[in-house]
Amino acid sequence: MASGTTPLSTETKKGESRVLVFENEEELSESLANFTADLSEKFCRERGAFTVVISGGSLVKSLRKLAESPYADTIDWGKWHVFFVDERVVPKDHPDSNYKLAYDLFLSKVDIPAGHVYASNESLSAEGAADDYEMRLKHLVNTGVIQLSRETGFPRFDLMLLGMGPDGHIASLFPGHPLLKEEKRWVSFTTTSPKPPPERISLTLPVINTSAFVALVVTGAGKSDAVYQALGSENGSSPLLPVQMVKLHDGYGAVTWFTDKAASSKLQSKSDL
Ligand SMILES: O=C1O[C@H](COP(=O)(O)O)[C@@H](O)[C@H](O)[C@H]1O
Repeated sequence: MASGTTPLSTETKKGESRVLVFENEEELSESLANFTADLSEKFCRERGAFTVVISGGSLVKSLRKLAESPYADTIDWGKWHVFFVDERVVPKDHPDSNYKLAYDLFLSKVDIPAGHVYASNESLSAEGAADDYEMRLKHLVNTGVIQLSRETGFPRFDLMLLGMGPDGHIASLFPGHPLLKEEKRWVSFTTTSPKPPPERISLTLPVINTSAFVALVVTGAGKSDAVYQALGSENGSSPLLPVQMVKLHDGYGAVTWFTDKAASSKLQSKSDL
């Protein structure tokens, strides 16, 4: 990783996840920019493209440093391809749209070609939008933009930048929801999301778990219970949260958690990290 803000602690949890704890969201955001810029450099050099999947929600604000110096001027934005891990079935200019949030806070500030930003088709139903997004991903696999994992048969995105809800959900995969059990589709849909709006499309767990790299970006005290359940020492007995189901099949590296002090406040003892 290039030089950047130093986390308060860096621990590898059970050999699987790297957990970085930062003093505050500002320092986290700087380190996330470094991490992303380094992976961008690696993938652009190695394969001439960088496929990045982003979530909506609080994650998007934490991308802001990428649109500032030195990253804004040094990243090879022309080679970026940006996808959405989930989308709400609303028009692209609706306040609930993940695309709108990403466009307003990040995409409009950097030089990614418009044709490399893959938003869902707002004119379709939830089911139609999921089918359409999956078909477009398959086309991009056929043209070599997205890699395919021979091991899993699912697309292998270079980096997923994901948030987590206070209930431990990731993308539009909520605790106890049937979408979590999807094993075949690349993109699935729901009309019963417990968090409004109810109609959404989402990349599925097997796709998330086929990624080369995943960053879980979790900030604020409201997430501290879920962080504790996911990473704390007493997390054995309850049903797994969706975020705990993120386990990379054949990633080059571990899942990296970017947390601030508030989100990790319940991981008090050294053994919890
Ligand atoms: O509904 C959603 O929520 C999650 C978490 O959002 P946050 O604001 O609590 O970080 C988000 O990652 C997802 O993309 C979004 O559709």
